[in-house]
Amino acid sequence: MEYGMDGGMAGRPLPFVKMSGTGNDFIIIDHRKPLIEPEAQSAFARLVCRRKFSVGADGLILIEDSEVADFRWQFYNADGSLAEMCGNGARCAARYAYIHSIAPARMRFETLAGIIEATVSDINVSVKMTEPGRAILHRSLEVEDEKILVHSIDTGVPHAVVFVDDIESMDVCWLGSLIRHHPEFAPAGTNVNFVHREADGAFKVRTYERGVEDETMACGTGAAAAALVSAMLGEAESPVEIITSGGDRLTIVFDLQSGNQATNVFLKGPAHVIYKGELSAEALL
Ligand SMILES: N[C@@H](CCC[C@H](N)C(=O)O)C(=O)O
Repeated sequence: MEYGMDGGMAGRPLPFVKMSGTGNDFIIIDHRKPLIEPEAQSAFARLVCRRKFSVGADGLILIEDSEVADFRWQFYNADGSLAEMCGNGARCAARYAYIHSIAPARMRFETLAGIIEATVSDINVSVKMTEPGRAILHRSLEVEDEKILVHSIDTGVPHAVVFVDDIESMDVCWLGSLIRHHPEFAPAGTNVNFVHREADGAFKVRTYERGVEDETMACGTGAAAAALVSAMLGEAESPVEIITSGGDRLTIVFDLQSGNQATNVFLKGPAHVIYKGELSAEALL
């Protein structure tokens, strides 16, 4: 694959950092000096996110210069689709930008969903999410001849929330994919979060992610969707602790106004640097 913008980069190793936000993993590239042609970025994301054949990740993040904030990003899902927002990716990008002196500890960056504010404190990152859309609660969907109660809300990207009893043994990929492709959510589709309240008051969330087309180990916007819907249904109050598929914890802090409008939504949790590397030229063939 030719990725060079200036002809001179093509065929040379391409530096990247692999990061993990509670098991949601990303390849992050400093793209302030553009390296990958815009029309090649989707295919590049598919190539490098492919597990076992390349670095492997849930998404690719390109960090670019911004005229209105500390930086902007391009966020690609593993299938090469562009996503408006990613909560765990935002926490990783913020820590990356801080470590690489691209932004101060309190920063703002541009996403397709709007400006995200983030604060980095050691390995912990808090991001202020964009204002969520209006939730649609109690929608009864027919899935494989059964009625399923589905709630939905946009927390930067679209999310469906389904409360389940047996979260550990359910088939997240089978049911998640059916809801993700349900005509009710066409044409954009939706991420799907299965939620169960644990004995300690925290909520276990397993997410089928659009654009990864699989269960991921965590989803930040999904955790926010689960927390907000739980609060709107009277099942939770801010702050809400979310236990991810990978077993880590995320905290969601928010205000809930009358009429179920959520504001000041913060997603908090760790963002780890896993390793730094260089994509070899042959990795891109
Ligand atoms: N993992 C993310 C969400 C990424 C975008 C999503 N796959 C979509 O296309 O809607 C998160 O942590 O929020």
